[in-house]
Amino acid sequence: MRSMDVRYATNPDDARSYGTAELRSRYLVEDMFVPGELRLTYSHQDRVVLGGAMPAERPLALGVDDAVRTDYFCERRELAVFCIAGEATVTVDGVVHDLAGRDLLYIGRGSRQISLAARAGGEPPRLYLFSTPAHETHPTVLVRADQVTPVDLGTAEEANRRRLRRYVDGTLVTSCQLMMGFTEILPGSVWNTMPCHTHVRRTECYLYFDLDESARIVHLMGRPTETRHLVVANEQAVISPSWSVHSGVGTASYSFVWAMAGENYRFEDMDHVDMAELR
Ligand SMILES: O=C(O)C(=O)C[C@H](O)C(=O)CO
Ligand SMILES: [Zn+2]
Repeated sequence: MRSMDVRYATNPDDARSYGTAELRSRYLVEDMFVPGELRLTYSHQDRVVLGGAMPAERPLALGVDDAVRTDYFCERRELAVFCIAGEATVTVDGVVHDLAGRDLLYIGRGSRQISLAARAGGEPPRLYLFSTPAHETHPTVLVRADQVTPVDLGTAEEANRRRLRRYVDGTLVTSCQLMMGFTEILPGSVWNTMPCHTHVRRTECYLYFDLDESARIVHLMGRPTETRHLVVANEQAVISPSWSVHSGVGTASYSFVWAMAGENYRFEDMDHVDMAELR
């Protein structure tokens, strides 16, 4: 693993003066998926780590980094690996887990050796990694895509019909603070998470995927009364600090992995924003 890209925490009073390049350098994570590489970003927002791995000929080992400075990556952390595409083998302390598209492996604190590999003879899979500090150990669990019960949200009239799947929220998997799942925008709709919300108790990251290469997401962030936007391409992620809305509109269909960490462990804990409040 090359060393992590470190992003310091920011505050909303400063963020209002950021221009496009600074906004992107602080909150947008690009170039995550490169064949044969594991690329991680360390954010000081709730100390989340996010990144992409595309193991090719050789397995990729999750090593340590000065940003964490522990004897091994999961010494004081939990980790989730979500398979966006392809087929992968994730080995955790000698136990082999086979992941196909949309499967997620939760890896508990204290797991020492973690390696990510392509399935024999297969194309490099695209694996999204999200990790948060952990105060206790929960068992490592593989969640298959078909084990998760989807929930449909939105209406065609509001162009926000979407299907949300909660993989790690204390139901199928219990974790310390990590919560994760993915949402699929249904045909004809374009908006995610609109009406929008904040949750000052948690940081949230979105990884957009399954978006056509020529299409874009206009992702809204910032305080509800002072929004800014990021133009996001396929397989790029956005770090949303606790004070920021996180909502997007696509020029074509897409899905996104959402992942959170912070003060409480309640998915429903959101401060909903009235449309009339948005600026
Ligand atoms: O489409 C949605 O709405 C979401 O996926 C919302 C995210 O899960 C979220 O922001 C949870 O706090
Ligand atoms: Zn949210």
